[in-house]
Amino acid sequence: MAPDPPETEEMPACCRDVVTEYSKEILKFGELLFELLSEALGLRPNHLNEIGCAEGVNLLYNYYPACPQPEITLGTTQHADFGFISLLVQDRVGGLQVLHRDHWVDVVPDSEGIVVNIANLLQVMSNDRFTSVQHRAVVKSVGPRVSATAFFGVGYTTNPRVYGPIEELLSKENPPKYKETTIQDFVTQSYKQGLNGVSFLDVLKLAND
Ligand SMILES: O=C(O)CCC(=O)C(=O)O
Ligand SMILES: [Fe+2]
Repeated sequence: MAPDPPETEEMPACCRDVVTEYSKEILKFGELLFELLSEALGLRPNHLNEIGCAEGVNLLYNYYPACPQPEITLGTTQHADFGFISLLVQDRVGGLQVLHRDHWVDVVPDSEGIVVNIANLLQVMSNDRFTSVQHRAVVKSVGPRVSATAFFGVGYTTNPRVYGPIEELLSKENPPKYKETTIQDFVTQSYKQGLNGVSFLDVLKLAND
């Protein structure tokens, strides 16, 4: 949806207005979050926005039908998202789980809440100060279930910038743990690895770590 939104007629008429408005609002919210995340890293509030973190957003909608055998079925397999951050809303059915200390924990649906997930490229940029979250979606015998995610940084492949551990965060005691990459390379390679394969984070890891 940003920086190159689809033509109006490319979107189904029933949802184009709401999707367009949602993407505008979620971009604004993303900018605010990147200010807070910059401050959390000890950087100037504008740092992450100035390097384009809120310039590109991709919206993805998941539809999970009710499943007759949920105990042997997964909706979305374990993964961490690829870009900077992902903002997720889910309906009342629920199904999102995050991996916490080797246990899968339900993220209880909250109609007024937005789940903020740290994604892999922000882990690289923060030199592991932030850790991307492993998550998955289970299916249920009730449904269908719908979730909607705004991925910041994914799909924004025309951005020529190179991203790596942010210089201001590095020191002799905290040397870079990852090589630099473009979003294009990072996302293309991450898709190639697949959701359950070797994370592209491991490919970017510097040998001296
Ligand atoms: O459906 C969900 O709750 C999770 C979806 C997800 O992880 C994703 O789209 O990346
Ligand atoms: Fe995800």
